[in-house]
Amino acid sequence: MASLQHSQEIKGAKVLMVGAGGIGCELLKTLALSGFQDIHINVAAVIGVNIGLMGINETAIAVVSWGSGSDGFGSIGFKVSFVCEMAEMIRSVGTRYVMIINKLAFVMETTEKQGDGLPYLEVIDMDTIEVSNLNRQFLFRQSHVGQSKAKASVARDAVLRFRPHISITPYHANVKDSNFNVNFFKQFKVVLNGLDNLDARRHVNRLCLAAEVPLVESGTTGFLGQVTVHVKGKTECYECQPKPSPKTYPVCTITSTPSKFVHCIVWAKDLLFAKLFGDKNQENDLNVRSNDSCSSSENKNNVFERSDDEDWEQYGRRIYDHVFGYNIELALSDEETWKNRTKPRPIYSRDVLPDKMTQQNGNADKTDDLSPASAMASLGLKNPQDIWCLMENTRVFLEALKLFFMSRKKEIGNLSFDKDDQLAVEFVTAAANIRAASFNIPLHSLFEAKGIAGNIVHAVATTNAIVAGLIVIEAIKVLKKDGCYRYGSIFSKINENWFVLNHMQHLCRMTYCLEHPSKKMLLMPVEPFEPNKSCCVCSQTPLSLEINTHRSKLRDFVEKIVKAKLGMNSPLIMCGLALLYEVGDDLEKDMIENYTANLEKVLSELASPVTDGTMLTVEDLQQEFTCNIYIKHREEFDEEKEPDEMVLSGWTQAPPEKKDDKTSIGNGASTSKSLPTEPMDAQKDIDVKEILDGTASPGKKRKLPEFSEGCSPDQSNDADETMNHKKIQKLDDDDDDLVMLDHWGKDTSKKQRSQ
Ligand SMILES: Nc1ncnc2c1ncn2[C@@H]1O[C@H](COP(=O)(O)OP(=O)(O)OP(=O)(O)O)[C@@H](O)[C@H]1O
Ligand SMILES: [Zn+2]
Repeated sequence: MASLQHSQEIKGAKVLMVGAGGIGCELLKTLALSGFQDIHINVAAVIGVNIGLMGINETAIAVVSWGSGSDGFGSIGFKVSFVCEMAEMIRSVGTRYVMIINKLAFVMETTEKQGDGLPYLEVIDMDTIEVSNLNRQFLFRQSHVGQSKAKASVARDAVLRFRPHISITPYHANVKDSNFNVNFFKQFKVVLNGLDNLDARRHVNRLCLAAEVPLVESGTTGFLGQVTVHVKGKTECYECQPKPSPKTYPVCTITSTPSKFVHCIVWAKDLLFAKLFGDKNQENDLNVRSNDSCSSSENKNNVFERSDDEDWEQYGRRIYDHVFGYNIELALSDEETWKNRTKPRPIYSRDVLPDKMTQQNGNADKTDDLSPASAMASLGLKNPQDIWCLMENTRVFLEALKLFFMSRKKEIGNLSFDKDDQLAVEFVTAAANIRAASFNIPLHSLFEAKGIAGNIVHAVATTNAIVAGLIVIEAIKVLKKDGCYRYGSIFSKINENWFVLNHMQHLCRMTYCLEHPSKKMLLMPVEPFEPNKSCCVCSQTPLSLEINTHRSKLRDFVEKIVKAKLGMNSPLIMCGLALLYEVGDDLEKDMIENYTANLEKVLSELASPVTDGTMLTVEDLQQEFTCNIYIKHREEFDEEKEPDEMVLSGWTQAPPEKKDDKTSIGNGASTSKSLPTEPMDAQKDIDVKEILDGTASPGKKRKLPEFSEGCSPDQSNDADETMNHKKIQKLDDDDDDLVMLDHWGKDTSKKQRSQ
């Protein structure tokens, strides 16, 4: 076993962890147990720790949970393995865990002295513990669920029970709060991210750059995960490469020609659910169809309004018949559309569920007021994994609609789909299935539909554990940057299929996992990329913005560019020396009035006009991030492709790809280095050489479906492809590709509200 002594560089290192969720909990546990020892803090140890702590056996691998987990924003994803491979691994090396756990236990005993070189950990997390966290965030228990205690402090208390002398300072806060400024970040030797959204990741990246503190970034999505290291001036920053665009679908695919279940889900939640239960005044593409209505029996403006003489049952059936029957008939009348497509069939409620069966449809009136309304409960449907038949979907649809209006009346008009809202999920599942039946698309269970609707990739505890182990390995290397690289390589063979490969003689690396254990490797270190010279965040390269300066207001610029695209929190905008806009707590009243008035002015009509050729300076004081934007006036924009009427360029453009370099990877595309066809420096290491004998290329990059624009069929992408296990396996069967992840748009509003 390697030395039990802390090296000089690591002794008492002050470490900041951001996020105490899936990865964060594993990380805290690993850091606390290892005390940053340069021993076998590797995958085996981490998994062993997991299993040991939990007292769970090989079924640990079955810990696949609800919850979106982390989103893979850490840049690029890679496949770790499948359940069976992992289960096999755990079975075959079970006893070694005990050994490793024993080693760790031994380490714990010998180093268990206050302040004896253990790292000082500070943990920031803004969330409280939810039931859905329990199956993979092992520091939390049922009793912790609720709003009273925050994740960071519960995690701390749990760790202190088995590591009493370690110093952990928890913060129940948003890392974007102003007190976590550059000075705060400067106290740390390394920052470790266990976050789940792009916004927070970008923010931390900027603060780390400004404070010149190395950042170890990570992400997992199901069986995929990655760890990357970002050191100012030496490696690329988290934002050096563009991130994939959010998944969208052409409007006409959703409203008229769905071909996949995900299209039906999007229709059900973003159109029908929004129309019935959301803001009535909002533009909604369901109107495209509904307003075409010329049926004499239907008042075309009021299709979705209930008339006074209708009961909820009648109302529900009328909506049903309108959207699944009448609208489909209307669509069928456009013969051109169906020339090369399978025609949908109109579905009317009476054909599926005769009127006389209505009375049997649920017992909403008898529902216990204290329990949250559930159509499944009132219909006696128990298993969320069952695929309901058309009649059951119809019953759920009508029952859920009735329950919304009867027991959640106050919320009607303000609702938007929430994956944690059982009744909403029931309604959307049923509606999507009825539409799917109409379009000859296979139906799905509520469990699957919830996954697709909520953009959920089932989190795998073991992937988090592996990634946490890799974070610690990288953090050790970062901390030892001035020391001698005396480790050589650490190589652990876990079993025939599983290997952990690590080269400690390099400062830091990105680590990838390969999908198949072919060539005896699953985890693979890769030399980090150099900073992207055109990155506006770490290289301060100016950007250019095409915008109609006679039409766009300063507000549009602030919302769509400064906040959404540049991720600034507290922006300050200058045109030459004139201050156009500023955010801050200490502003005087007349300044606030002036800025508010400016927001409503079109750019060219500001006191300091912003016109073609103007250079704007945008600054975020908290992030210490400044960016110059060169304005180019443009008259017209493509409505479909450029709906914002603004085109920002310069930074998000990936550098030109080398012609002969098809394997480049990174946060979307490589800046300077490509994924090597062999692990770095394999030949330098004897252990590695032995194992790598015959190692082949780790595989080429799999390009994910592009951002979907326009209206031609089959342009939509496969959001659902990664959402369920069946589909994951389908991908896996293909080859040894690396797979890039793109999980955008994780809704953080829930978290912000819970503060
Ligand atoms: N701006 C932020 N400041 C502090 N903590 C944040 C911020 N954004 C996200 N986090 C934290 O990062 C953690 C991410 O953990 P994880 O990916 O496991 O998600 P989760 O919210 O715990 O579970 P799930 O979303 O899967 O239900 C969460 O605990 C979340 O509170
Ligand atoms: Zn950068």
